[in-house]
Amino acid sequence: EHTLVAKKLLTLAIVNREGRVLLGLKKRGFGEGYYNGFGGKVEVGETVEAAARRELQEEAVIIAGNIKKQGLLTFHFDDKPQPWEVHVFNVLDYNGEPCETDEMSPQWFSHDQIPFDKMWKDDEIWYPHFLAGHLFQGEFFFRNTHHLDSYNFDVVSKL
Ligand SMILES: Cc1cc(-c2ccco2)c2oc(N)nc2c1
Repeated sequence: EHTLVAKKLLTLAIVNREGRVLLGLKKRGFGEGYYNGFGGKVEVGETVEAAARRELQEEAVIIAGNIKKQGLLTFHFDDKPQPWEVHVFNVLDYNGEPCETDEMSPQWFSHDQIPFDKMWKDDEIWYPHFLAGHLFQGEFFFRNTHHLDSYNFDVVSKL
């Protein structure tokens, strides 16, 4: 019997413009102290894209314009029964100025100075493909929050 376990849906929005990415330093909660794109949970009745736009506005106070869905990342944890399914968006343009919120402290990084040592361990695997505009899928197995045990990763032709 193939029981279907619903995955926890999350979004991740990374602004990628003129050779730089906008990342946020997480100030509290899950992933505190890590730089990451902006994102969070998809609410009931909300599309993934709407959630990505909402989270970007909540966490960085900017309004996404054109966004491109580029990645699908599934995270498994040995101490959580439910896998996380993270939809990764490239924010091609936006309105407003990024500013600090309770959650996040935004900062621009040039593509060759991305602070991978202060980011989730999966990022160094897929960021080069994200920056190159590739579509990708990945499955990552975390032993605990800070240790990546194993992964599968592919560039794909469509998501
Ligand atoms: C386990 C995990 C979760 C997330 C996440 C939380 C909210 C949005 O994404 C990650 O993001 C990145 N880059 N690696 C991640 C690993």
